[in-house]
Amino acid sequence: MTNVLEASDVAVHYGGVRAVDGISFALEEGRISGIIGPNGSGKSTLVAALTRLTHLTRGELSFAGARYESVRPASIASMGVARTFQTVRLLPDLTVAANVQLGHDARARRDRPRGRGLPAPVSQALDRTGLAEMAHVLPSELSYGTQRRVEIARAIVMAPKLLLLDEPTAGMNQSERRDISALLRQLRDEGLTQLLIEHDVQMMLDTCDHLFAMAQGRLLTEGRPADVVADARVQEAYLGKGWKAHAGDQ
Ligand SMILES: Nc1ncnc2c1ncn2[C@@H]1O[C@H](COP(=O)(O)OP(=O)(O)OP(=O)(O)O)[C@@H](O)[C@H]1O
Repeated sequence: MTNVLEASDVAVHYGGVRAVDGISFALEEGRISGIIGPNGSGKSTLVAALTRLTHLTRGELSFAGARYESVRPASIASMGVARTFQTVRLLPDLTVAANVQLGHDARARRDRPRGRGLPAPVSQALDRTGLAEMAHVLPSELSYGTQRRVEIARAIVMAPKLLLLDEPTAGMNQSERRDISALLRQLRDEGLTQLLIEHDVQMMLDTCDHLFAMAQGRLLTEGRPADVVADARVQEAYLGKGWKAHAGDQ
């Protein structure tokens, strides 16, 4: 098995706050890894560290075998890491296809001549995410769940080695969540390695191949999703109520 990303003793301290406090883990190629943990456990800070948006207090990061903890955030995409954000970030005046093309153009060489019609990778990304028939509508005409789908299309058009999804189903109903879960598993089956951050533990059980559980900036345990959520330390971290009390939390 090959590891796409490895983190070793990563810490991010904000003054006296140990948001992430010495985490080591690896993301295996071709699977969906997930991070769960109660509010404030350090998930977002860890993602910011992995994408170089926050300074590491200590630790090492490597991607595809090369160290990258000194790389600028702007270089992350060209390394092969694409991401979606906690809130939808689509350009409202551009069609679905044009929004997805932004991801393509970010990766393509600027001096490449533009042909007519959509570049093949854009059409493929729209097909893979079930958006082909909505290519020419504006985001405002789409449901929230479908807008999220457009963001995923914009990320995968970059042909990333790793797709990082930060709460992709926040604000969605159960049926939209099931759709996104199915899409992520389909992309995994096509070979796309993913790291998923979500509050909805049931969604994580349904979607992930491997889970990491965090609490208070540390990794509590990792392993098969069902084993991780059954772990007494994980149950305890969710204030003793068990994760079901938090299912669907935003
Ligand atoms: N810029 C910052 N300055 C100071 N403290 C911060 C900063 N960012 C995060 N923290 C603190 O670090 C800890 C971890 O926060 P983080 O947002 O990473 O947790 P989280 O698991 O993503 O939480 P949530 O599930 O609510 O999004 C919290 O105590 C938070 O208040």
